[in-house]
Amino acid sequence: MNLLIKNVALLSMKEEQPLMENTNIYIEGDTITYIGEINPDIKVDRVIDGTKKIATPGLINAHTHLGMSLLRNYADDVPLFDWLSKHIWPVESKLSAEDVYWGSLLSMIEMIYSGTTTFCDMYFFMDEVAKATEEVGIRGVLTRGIIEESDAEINKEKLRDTRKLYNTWHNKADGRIKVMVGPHAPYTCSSSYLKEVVELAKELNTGIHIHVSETKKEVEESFQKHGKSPVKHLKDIGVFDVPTVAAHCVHVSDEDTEILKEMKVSPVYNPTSNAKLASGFAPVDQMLKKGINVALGTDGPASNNNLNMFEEIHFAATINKALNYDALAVPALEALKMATINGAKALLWDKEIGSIEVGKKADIVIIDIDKPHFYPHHNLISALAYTAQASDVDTVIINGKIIMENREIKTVDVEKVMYNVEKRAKNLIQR
Ligand SMILES: N[C@@H](CCSC[C@H]1O[C@@H](n2cnc3c(=O)[nH]cnc32)[C@H](O)[C@@H]1O)C(=O)O
Ligand SMILES: [Zn+2]
Repeated sequence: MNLLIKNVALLSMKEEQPLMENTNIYIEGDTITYIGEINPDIKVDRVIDGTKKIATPGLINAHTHLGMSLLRNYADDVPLFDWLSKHIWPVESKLSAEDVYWGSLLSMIEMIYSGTTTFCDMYFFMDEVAKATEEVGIRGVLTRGIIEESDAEINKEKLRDTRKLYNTWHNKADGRIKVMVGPHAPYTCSSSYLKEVVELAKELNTGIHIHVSETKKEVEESFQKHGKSPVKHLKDIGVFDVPTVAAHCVHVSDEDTEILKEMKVSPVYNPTSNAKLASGFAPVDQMLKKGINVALGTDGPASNNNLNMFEEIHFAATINKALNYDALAVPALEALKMATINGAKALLWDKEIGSIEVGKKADIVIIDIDKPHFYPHHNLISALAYTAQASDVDTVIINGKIIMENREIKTVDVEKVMYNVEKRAKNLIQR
């Protein structure tokens, strides 16, 4: 299908000239082929009128746990370790593969409605997440979350599970699926097990997705156990020798951020989850100023409790100003870069996605700005960081395919998914 998005404002997120007024975007198959004046020589099957709309790169949620939508609003107002150990992990042990399939579908629907076209997921029963990704038409990095257990055979099984996931799904679904290795955290995986994980990531020539330095308690316990911070510990055992997506990085020292920079680690900032679980505030402004590639995420829908990346952008661009008493901290464009091109770099996908440029994949979100809260149309970059709501997302194109148009999702029965998840979640809590 060849598409033309006509007469649209374009926030390309290209380094030079990130914003263009009233331009035209041509898409041939899954690729953006031309941006500029109307070109009658290019064959077009469908025209999308972009008048009074902005086209932006699809948002990239670089850290989440999609299957947890079944546990949304189930356990709140508790700190992380109680939340995990007393509430979440006991119920998760009862989740079935079908539960994860339907829960992931619901999360993908929510992401599309709010302009997210790529996610990085860490969960289990990941074949189900892969199937849902393929069906919905979204793009994702899938990592089988791995928490080490006392049984060595089970631990080997989890690594085999990851290798099988990679061999079955990496680059599948028209190239919309990638697989990375997902050790849960340095406090749930021993050093020797993490070394096995690193070997597996090197064997598969892929990245690692891991929670790092989320809470003060985690860091204190790392010093007690290893005599060093989680960041230093992970560096010393070789985890950062592999491209690493490091979720959180909240309690990181100056020495830690030097390591993150030196090892080209991509921290993922999850501001709402960090606030809600009372984890704290990551030193994002400091990391950005050091040139560290900071991406943005929601964490799971049970510790946020939504997957709305516009909220995370808004939070990222405002809270760090207050934290540092610096109105210049994390300006609008930086926050938008975190949610687009930085996320693409973190997921090793920036040659194909993260900005709207000729030759890149057509992952494009069209936002309706003909609404009171967008007037007057002064600075559209500010508008996207400080004004836009998820409900302003009108049309979502992923890999050149229209997945949602006029807020109607075309690839999945939304009502059926919502009511199936409701039934499953109620059953899960009772069993
Ligand atoms: N327990 C499974 C896989 C774990 S997947 C990822 C895990 O991360 C957990 N999780 C969700 N949010 C957070 C967070 O903010 N910090 C740490 N873990 C989290 C989530 O509940 C889930 O148990 C196994 O090893 O087979
Ligand atoms: Zn997480």
